[in-house]
Amino acid sequence: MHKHIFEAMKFKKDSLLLLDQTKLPFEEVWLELSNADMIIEAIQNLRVRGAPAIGICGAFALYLSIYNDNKLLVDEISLKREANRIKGSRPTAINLSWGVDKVVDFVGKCINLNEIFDFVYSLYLQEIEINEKIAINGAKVLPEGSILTHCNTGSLAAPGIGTALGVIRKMFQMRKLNLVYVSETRPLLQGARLTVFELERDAIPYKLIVDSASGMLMRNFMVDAVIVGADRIAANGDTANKIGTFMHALAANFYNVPFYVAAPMSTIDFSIATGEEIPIEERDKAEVIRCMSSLTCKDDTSALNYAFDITPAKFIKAIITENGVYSPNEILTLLD
Ligand SMILES: CSC[C@@H](O)[C@@H](O)C(=O)COP(=O)(O)O
Repeated sequence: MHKHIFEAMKFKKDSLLLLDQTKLPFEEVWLELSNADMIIEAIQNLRVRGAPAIGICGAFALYLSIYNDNKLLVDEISLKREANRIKGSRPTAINLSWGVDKVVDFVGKCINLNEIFDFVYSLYLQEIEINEKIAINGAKVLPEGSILTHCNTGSLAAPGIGTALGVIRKMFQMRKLNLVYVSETRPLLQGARLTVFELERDAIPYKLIVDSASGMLMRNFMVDAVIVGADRIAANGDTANKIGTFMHALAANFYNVPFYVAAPMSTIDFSIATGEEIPIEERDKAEVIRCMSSLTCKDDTSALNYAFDITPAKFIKAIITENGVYSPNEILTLLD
């Protein structure tokens, strides 16, 4: 196994063991989820999050539905209805549909339950390999120095070493990394809670910053590159990622700091032309008016909570995938 593998999910024949990310970094609580409803709840409440991770969990949710009701093996309409229910749990990350659809296709060819389990597990193992390749490709092209990242794109968000955080880990191994600036990622603090948790484990030097500090840091020449993950990449290279990503990209563009996106090929949605068509999840206002369950304002405060934003392709220097490093305008040419 690879050095940095930290497993946040484990697969049993009758359940998924999941590290509850809402409790990190204060407590390491493992959940045992034995049906699709429980996995949907975990996805919706961000107990598991990050596009590749929810893709695998979605695939496993459909396996569990089949395990709990063998009728789904032979009833295509019910199988597709169940698949759509799971896919609907969060709208923005295309990887969720990707993972569920892989299982639907496989069931079209094979109705042996053990083989379906093995298939889902093989998707998980493949993701580990894919992320290793992304890390190698990314670490070659990023400049040496200090890197700013947003949200969490590590082992908690993607099997193996992660996507953007995998690149950062590889840069650290190659001694190309000075420091990681981790933006805290309001409202749910994936940066402060989860990315810091992962960097601490690997003893990688970092500084936590508030999200709004990135422009100031870039102005002071403290950031040599920005790297983030993606939830969905349109055919023109426009990229949906955690809310706040676009603001970092704007600042990076203004100060000529290269801005990179790292994601598996499965995050590219060739069926849509531009970022305009990417569905953006809107979440409960309760997340905005609180910080870690404490109210930060009066509880009747009106609030708006978009979970993702779109970074236009023109602000992205390159998209780093397992197959290679591409300028956003090359993405469409990758469709085979
Ligand atoms: C490798 S994870 C890539 C993205 O999914 C990640 O950057 C992100 O935006 C996650 O959002 P989240 O709401 O925490 O699921």
